[in-house]
This record gives sequence, structure tokens and C-alpha cells, in this order.
Amino acid sequence: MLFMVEMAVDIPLSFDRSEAERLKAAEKEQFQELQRAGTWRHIWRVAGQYANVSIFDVEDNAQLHELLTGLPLYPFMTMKITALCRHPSSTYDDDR
Ligand SMILES: O=C(O)C[C@H]1C=CC(=O)O1
Repeated sequence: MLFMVEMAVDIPLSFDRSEAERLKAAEKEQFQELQRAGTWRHIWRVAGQYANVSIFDVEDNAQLHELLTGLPLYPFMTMKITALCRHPSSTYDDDR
């Protein structure tokens, strides 16, 4: 199942800087692992914002929930999730 996830990150200025850097590094590592696995299929930076638009390919809603709530930066994120389905005009075989 494909989902578009819009994520915005807001780490308060009062939050410990070195802990923030540690969480960002952990987030990057987790992201790259999921990208290599094909689960976190795409990511784009939203220009001018600490935010991204991502496409996830997961088994079900529960897997998406587990994955998103397990992200190191999750406590600082707001998310908007949109379920996607194949467009009838698409020529791509992997648009499930
Ligand atoms: O940078 C972000 O948008 C937040 C998060 C998503 C992937 C990653 O490495 O960090």
C-alpha cells in the first residue's frame, strides 16, 4: 500500500543541541535503511522548510503507524498522511 506522508519537523530552540544532532543522525540512518529496503520509496525536501514529502510502500496501516511512530524525530514531527492508489492512466508497473 502506498501512502504520501507530509512531515514537518519542529525542534524547540530550548532543546539540547547535541541531543538534537544525535536524533537527526539516528533519523538519517533509519531513513536510509528504509530507503534501501524500498519501504521509504521517495523523499523530497519542501523548499524553504524543515519538512519533506515522502512516499511509503508498506503492508498495511499498522505497519505505517509502527514505522512512523518509531522514527527518532517523531516527537518533534507533525504529519499529514494520505492513502494513494494507482491512477488508471499510469504506465508504471509498480504503482500499486
Ligand atoms: O529531514 C527531514 O525531513 C526529517 C527526516 C526525514 C528523513 C530524514 O533523514 O530526516
